[in-house]
Amino acid sequence: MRKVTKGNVTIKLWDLGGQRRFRTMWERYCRGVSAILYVVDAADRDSVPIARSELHELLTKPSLSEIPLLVLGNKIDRSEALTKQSLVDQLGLQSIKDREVCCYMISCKSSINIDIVIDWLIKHSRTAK
Ligand SMILES: Nc1nc2c(ncn2[C@@H]2O[C@H](COP(=O)(O)OP(=O)(O)OP(=O)(O)O)[C@@H](O)[C@H]2O)c(=O)[nH]1
Repeated sequence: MRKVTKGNVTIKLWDLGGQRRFRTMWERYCRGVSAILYVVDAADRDSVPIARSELHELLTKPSLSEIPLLVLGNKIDRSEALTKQSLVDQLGLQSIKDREVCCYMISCKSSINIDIVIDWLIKHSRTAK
């Protein structure tokens, strides 16, 4: 677990492994959270169909209903990265109707759009409710 503090808000983050053997744990860790962040490698186009099916499978869990979802398309510093529209389309985000869904394109490496991610998290933190 990691903590990020901005102003008087402290956010607790659990970084879950993306590899296949960790995916069965996702639901357990997501129960009761204020928001789910789903980070996709936007430059690895071949992995997007799997990311799509795993995301939609996760969202079928009744325990996770209505938890807001923030999808992050990472690695936009790379020329092969998908556009936001392509990522939204290929992940089928428009079909998610049972919760708030947002998507940002980011680069952890180049620190692009990290500030708006933090702002989104603060807005969706428990204390903000
Ligand atoms: N070009 C680029 N590389 C990145 C960026 N963010 C992470 N990486 C690289 O991507 C690789 C994987 O990063 P990790 O943080 O281990 O990925 P992860 O998604 O946490 O891995 P798992 O949780 O095990 O699936 C590392 O080599 C990072 O340096 C980015 O924004 N741009």
